[in-house]
Amino acid sequence: MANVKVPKLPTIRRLPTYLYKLSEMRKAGISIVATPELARYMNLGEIVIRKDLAITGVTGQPGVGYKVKELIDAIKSYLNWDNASEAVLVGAGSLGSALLGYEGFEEYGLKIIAAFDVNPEKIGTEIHGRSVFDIDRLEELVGRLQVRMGIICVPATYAQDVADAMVAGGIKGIWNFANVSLKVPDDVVVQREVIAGGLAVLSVKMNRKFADEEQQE
Ligand SMILES: NC(=O)c1ccc[n+]([C@@H]2O[C@H](COP(=O)([O-])OP(=O)(O)OC[C@H]3O[C@@H](n4cnc5c(N)ncnc54)[C@H](O)[C@@H]3O)[C@@H](O)[C@H]2O)c1
Repeated sequence: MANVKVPKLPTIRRLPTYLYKLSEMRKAGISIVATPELARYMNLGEIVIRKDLAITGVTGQPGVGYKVKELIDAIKSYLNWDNASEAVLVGAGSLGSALLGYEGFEEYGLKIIAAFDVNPEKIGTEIHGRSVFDIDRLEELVGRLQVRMGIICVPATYAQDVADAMVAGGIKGIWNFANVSLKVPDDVVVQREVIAGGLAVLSVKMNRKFADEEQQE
């Protein structure tokens, strides 16, 4: 797979958090948000907030702020989340079931339409309203339904086989939770997700904070 370079990754990673806050405000009937309020929520400086949001093409009105709906639309459009992408999930175990149960993904432009597994006890059942199909049907169903995104939640040993079947079915983007690097053709993009990455940052921040406090004592 060619390494796809994306500028402003930290900003992109923060956009869902802005989106969450803005969606809550919209639900509460709030139509304008001031930069200092976003800065407090994000725990960032106002300059960072303005720079982050400028990536979407929207600039706030000085002294007034941003129009909530306009900003939501601009963020969704920038992330290509304005039309939900359909996805399939493979590996309906602990993690896979939790992802299937998270209703918030649709707000983020992701609609998981089916799950696949090898376990006969799971095949033919429904998990959070999504049918679980036999993994042997992955390639055929993905091709027929023209799904372009796949989520891998199987043990690492099986992840490459699953990725190969996804690619054969026409999947172009893989959100890979199995902790293994996948080989895919150049026209397929893989995002490897490690939740413990956030935990690592937390641990380092805690170490630094408490080391600083000890030095000050
Ligand atoms: N990236 C992260 O932060 C993170 C966090 C948790 C788990 N994980 C990873 O996610 C994966 C799943 O973890 P889990 O705790 O849900 O495990 P689990 O054992 O609960 O679930 C795995 C599921 O995959 C199914 N499966 C196994 N082989 C398969 C195959 N060839 N095709 C289809 N389905 C198959 C099993 O039947 C089971 O339902 C593991 O690779 C784990 O390391 C990653």
